[in-house]
Amino acid sequence: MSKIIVRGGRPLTGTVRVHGAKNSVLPILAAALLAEEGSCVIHDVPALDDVTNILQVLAALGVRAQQHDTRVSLHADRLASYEAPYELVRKMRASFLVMGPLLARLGKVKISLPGGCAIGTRPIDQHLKGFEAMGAEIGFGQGSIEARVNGRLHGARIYLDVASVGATENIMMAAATAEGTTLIENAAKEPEIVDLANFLNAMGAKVRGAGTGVIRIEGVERLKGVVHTVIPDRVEAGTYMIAAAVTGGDVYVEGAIRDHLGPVVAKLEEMGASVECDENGIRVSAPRQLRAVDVKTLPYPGFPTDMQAQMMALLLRSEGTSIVTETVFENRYMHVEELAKMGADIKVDGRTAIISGSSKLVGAQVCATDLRAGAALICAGLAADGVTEVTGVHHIDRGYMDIVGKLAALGADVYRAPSPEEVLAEAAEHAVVEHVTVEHVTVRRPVAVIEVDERPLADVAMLRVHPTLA
Ligand SMILES: CC(=O)N[C@H]1[C@@H](OP(=O)(O)OP(=O)(O)OC[C@H]2O[C@@H](n3ccc(=O)[nH]c3=O)[C@H](O)[C@@H]2O)O[C@H](CO)[C@@H](O)[C@@H]1O
Ligand SMILES: C=C(OP(=O)(O)O)C(=O)O
Repeated sequence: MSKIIVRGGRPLTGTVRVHGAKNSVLPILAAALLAEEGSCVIHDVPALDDVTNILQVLAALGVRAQQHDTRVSLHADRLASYEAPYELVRKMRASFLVMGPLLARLGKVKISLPGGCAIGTRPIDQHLKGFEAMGAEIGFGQGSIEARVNGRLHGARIYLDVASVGATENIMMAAATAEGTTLIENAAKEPEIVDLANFLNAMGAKVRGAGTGVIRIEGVERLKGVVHTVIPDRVEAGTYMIAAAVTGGDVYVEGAIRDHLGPVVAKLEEMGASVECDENGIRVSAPRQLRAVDVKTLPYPGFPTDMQAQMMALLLRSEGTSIVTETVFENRYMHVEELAKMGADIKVDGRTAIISGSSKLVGAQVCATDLRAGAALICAGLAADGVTEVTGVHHIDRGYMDIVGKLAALGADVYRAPSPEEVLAEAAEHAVVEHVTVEHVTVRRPVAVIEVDERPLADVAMLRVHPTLA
């Protein structure tokens, strides 16, 4: 397992650029399944494990994709399968977003129940309710769902019991080529919904009202491929804004959009940070001591649940007591126990957490239990005395592209200690063999000692590497 090692105490300064939004790019890549002709070219696609995962799901369905840096081209004119493989879908919640497009395109879909961050039960009843209202028949069996429709899906009026982001997106995609008009009431209003609607409209769909509580989709016959640039990631931007504030630093977050970050900006200002916004980004600078504030997570445009953990790390550095209320997910306080290992004084009672500010944070060995918990632990580590070692880095890799490189460029004392497996893979790829004996192969870049058990170097992936590597 690799680790992120942070030595706290350095104020961050400089400029950091945010990547395309994870939560936009995932539904947009799924929507590319709807393009019956032409190719979709998506720009600013971040190199994230979640992106790799959804591209693998699409490949299994027959989509041909090519990736060059942050540009991805997808050809979905011929689909090969209606089954989204279990081992891929279980890794990530957003892979469930292929259900709507597959139903619309092929009239049938088989998909397993989705996995993802352990932050609550995360049912999918609202997605299914929408598809049923549009004429799909849904069956369950052994952890998977099979849905079919005779002919085309038809338009329907669908009221969501909760303003679910994923259900709004899945239904919007299914409705894009349905017969007739679909109304989604109590729709989610997140900027990522608007980005998806813009993408679908460019493909030829007729989606109106995205970003409001009522979305109207007039179904069209066919959609075609288009070129689209994904919006910047507001959660990544917010994370660097918090990282700046928690270290008493001064950071310009290039690409951050003020309108997408209203509650984060408001709370930072209430705490006493200085926030300057222009059309290209947001600059945050903060004094060492900030004021305590209360925070309640809500669907957009409320305070984002995806920023709650990072905000909590910042509140630990404020003067006074803060109350955080998590209303979106019922189990999103897993980071509290880890922060406590660093000296945090936080009491959780149901959905409420009481945070004593001015906690003296000290470095510790902690584990990222989910994506944003990982970001919060890094933020806390930047402010702590001594060294913090964060494990569970695979969660962080789902949503932050090169977080270590970006923080280091801002002056943080941070690095990633690779796992023995990663060192081995790197060694196998780049190694120049210096010396081989029966017991040891010594290689350069990086220097590694590999146990050989008399096997040839070509079998290197089978061998064990000692973790104490230079
Ligand atoms: C890939 C992506 O975009 N992920 C985001 C998306 O997740 P996701 O789309 O999964 O989140 P939802 O908006 O669907 O979930 C919000 C709430 O609705 C509940 N619910 C959801 C669907 C359903 O059918 N029934 C139901 O009860 C959930 O349990 C949760 O309590 O929005 C969340 C809320 O802003 C963010 O934290 C995630 O980062
Ligand atoms: C919870 C998150 O993602 P997902 O819905 O993909 O699990 C997140 O981005 O914080």
